[in-house]
Amino acid sequence: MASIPNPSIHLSKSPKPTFTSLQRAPPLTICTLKSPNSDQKLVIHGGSKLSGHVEISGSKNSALAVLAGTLCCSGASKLHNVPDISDVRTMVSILRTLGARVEMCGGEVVVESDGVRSVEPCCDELRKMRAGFFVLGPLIARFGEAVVALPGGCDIGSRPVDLFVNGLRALGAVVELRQRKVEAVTANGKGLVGGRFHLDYPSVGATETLMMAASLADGVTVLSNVAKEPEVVDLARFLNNSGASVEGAGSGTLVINGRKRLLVPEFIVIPDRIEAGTLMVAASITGSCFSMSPVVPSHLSSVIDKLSAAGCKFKHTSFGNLEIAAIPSMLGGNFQGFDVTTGPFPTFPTDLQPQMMALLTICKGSSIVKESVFEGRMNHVRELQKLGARIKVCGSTALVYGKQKGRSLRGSHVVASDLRTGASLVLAGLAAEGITEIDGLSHIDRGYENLEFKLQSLGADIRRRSITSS
Ligand SMILES: CC(=O)N[C@H]1[C@@H](OP(=O)(O)OP(=O)(O)OC[C@H]2O[C@@H](n3ccc(=O)[nH]c3=O)[C@H](O)[C@@H]2O)O[C@H](CO)[C@@H](O)[C@@H]1O
Ligand SMILES: C=C(OP(=O)(O)O)C(=O)O
Repeated sequence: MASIPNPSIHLSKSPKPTFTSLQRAPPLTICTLKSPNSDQKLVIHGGSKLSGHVEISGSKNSALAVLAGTLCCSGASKLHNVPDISDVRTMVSILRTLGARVEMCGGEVVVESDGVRSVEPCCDELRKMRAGFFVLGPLIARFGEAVVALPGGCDIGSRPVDLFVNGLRALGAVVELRQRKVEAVTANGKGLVGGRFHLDYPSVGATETLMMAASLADGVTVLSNVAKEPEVVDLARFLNNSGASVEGAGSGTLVINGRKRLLVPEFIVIPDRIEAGTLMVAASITGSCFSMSPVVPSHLSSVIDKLSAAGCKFKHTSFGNLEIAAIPSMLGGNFQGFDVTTGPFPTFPTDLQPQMMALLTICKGSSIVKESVFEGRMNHVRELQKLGARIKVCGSTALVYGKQKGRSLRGSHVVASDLRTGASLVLAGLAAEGITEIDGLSHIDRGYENLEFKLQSLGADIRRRSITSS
């Protein structure tokens, strides 16, 4: 890799801008280096009631896509409300190995990608998560070539990349898969050209990758059947702030007018709806009442609808501040079970399915959970069963038998094999009788910023311990 020019990048000491749609400043986090988590476990003494207030971090999936998007921009992009999670650190490492200069501290990240000289990100980093693959779009658009290894990410299904490949071909790239790497070049070394592409499925990652690529293509691109997730809308907002022309974000069709270059934006990442949803389930499963902010309720309407129907009460106490009261005694016992089918936004998010299943194990009556996004997202079932849950799985559908008279979840030793399985087990542990020990924290740390501290601050008895110390 060629040497990197050295424009100094400084994190400004000026006050952070407000998150426009919420009119409040994002939380300030302290710059910390976490200790390795492979030899750690979470120990939860279940049964505590939760109360108080909790801050929601910036969205993992939005921050990761926007970090990839900084490769489209000249100059220094300044991002706020970026969560301090291991996936973000992996993405920062990917950008650095490409030649970008990145500084991160306290939720602020500054990326300056003018010095990027490599078009092949580090395979080891790519294997740690899914979003690293999204750099394929900016790299091919900006440099006319890219070599990107197939990504990792949660082991929840086959997760092919055909839509990325075919979409880039529709923009004029020649794309081949060789030795588990996607190799893309543009014809005659020229850039991408605008084109039309219909996604067979509204894939979030493919939509984001193609949106970034098309923003630097020559001419107009029309992408149909695209993902409508809030994180896709956030990436479009980032690109438009940088001078791109992306129209239609949040609808099923994107019209993108390519630009020669995009310039240094300053940007605030949206709050993490999956973290907020996880904490809503924490309130429900412990029969508690607490508030959280910032939350964008429209990002969570399918979740709020389900929990409301089960008996939870939601109140907006101030702008961006949401209170959840989940006190089953008001309903004469436990919450009523309900069915869940996951799907693309605005349908119920797959990233909250395992957490919701934990709640359903203590609800009244049986519930059916259909996982329609990822064919293999049932890893949590076996671990929930170890805690005493009664669940039967057939393919991607689970029948969850609710709480039986006199039987509740009971603490045990369980393992998080993916991110949301980990969250589901934490929630089940909060409700279980006795002690739950959870291994596999590296998965939880990929996507939750300080989850145990946030739960502790609400009154949960949850501690991170070294495995060797027990
Ligand atoms: C980093 C990131 O943002 N991750 C999120 C993103 O993952 P990700 O972008 O991987 O999810 P997709 O929306 O692409 O996947 C949805 C479905 O589309 C399929 N598919 C996808 C691409 C492709 O080329 N071909 C294909 O068949 C997948 O196998 C899956 O069955 O959206 C998911 C769905 O909301 C979330 O669970 C993840 O948290
Ligand atoms: C599936 C997830 O992440 P990834 O796409 O990075 O595997 C998730 O956040 O639940």
